[in-house]
Amino acid sequence: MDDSEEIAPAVRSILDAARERGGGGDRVSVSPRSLPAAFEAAAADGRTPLVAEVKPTSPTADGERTDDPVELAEAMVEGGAAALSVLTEPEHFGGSAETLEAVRDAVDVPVLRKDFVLHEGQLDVVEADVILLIVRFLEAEGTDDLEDLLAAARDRGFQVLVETHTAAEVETALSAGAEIIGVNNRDLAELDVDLGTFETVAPEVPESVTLIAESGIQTPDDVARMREAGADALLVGSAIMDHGAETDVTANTRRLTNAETDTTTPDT
Ligand SMILES: O=C(O)c1ccccc1NCC(=O)[C@H](O)[C@H](O)COP(=O)(O)O
Repeated sequence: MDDSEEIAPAVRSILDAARERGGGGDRVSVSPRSLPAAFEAAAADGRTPLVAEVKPTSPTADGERTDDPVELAEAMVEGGAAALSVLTEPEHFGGSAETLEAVRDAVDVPVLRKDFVLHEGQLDVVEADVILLIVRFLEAEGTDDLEDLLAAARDRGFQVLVETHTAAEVETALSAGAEIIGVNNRDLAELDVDLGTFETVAPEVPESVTLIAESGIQTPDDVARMREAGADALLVGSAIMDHGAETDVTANTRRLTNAETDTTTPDT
């Protein structure tokens, strides 16, 4: 994504805010909880490996959930989530580093810091088990190079989820040495969601890489579709947070983690 590319105003605003956010203070050093091991443990237990996202709101959400994020996180783990994702972006997603810290203290599963990291200093904000780097955003002018950021994150102990949306971005991620790749079904230029994106892009990812299908997964049928297309795990926010209706987060999570074993749940 170079600066001349057409992108949704909300995403332009997210990028501008990320550019202005400074780094943290002291260099972070983390002993991470293994994400691939958490996925394997979930699968061995008969649960679909799922990263459930604590996402109070977003540019595409129907409203905002104001319940205690730690209680939401605990409810997701009770529903069988193998790992959690916590938004730390404050302006468009209602997140914070303090929320992530409190969630990570309260649970024993790996926690992904979901934010828009553009340069090395922004790694030094809070300890997390996994950090997100978005290939598309790191192609913008004035950002650090993906390969350099990946190395800087690993030096601090983070596992790194490298997010892609196209086959070309997967190629970039692999060349940079990514071992965990996400394919985002949400197009960050238009903000529309198409599960066909994962089906198209997944074959480009080698077996040795941990592959995560991200965004737009709503129903047990969607879970089955992404798993059939090769997802080792799924990242789900909106369908679990259910911003408009504020339904039971444990039940919303369980409906997806049980998708491949539960033949009684209607697909609604
Ligand atoms: O979710 C948004 O509205 C959004 C808007 C602009 C940039 C990024 C956005 N989301 C980031 C994500 O990657 C999702 O939160 C995550 O994949 C979960 O997606 P979903 O299950 O569709 O909430």
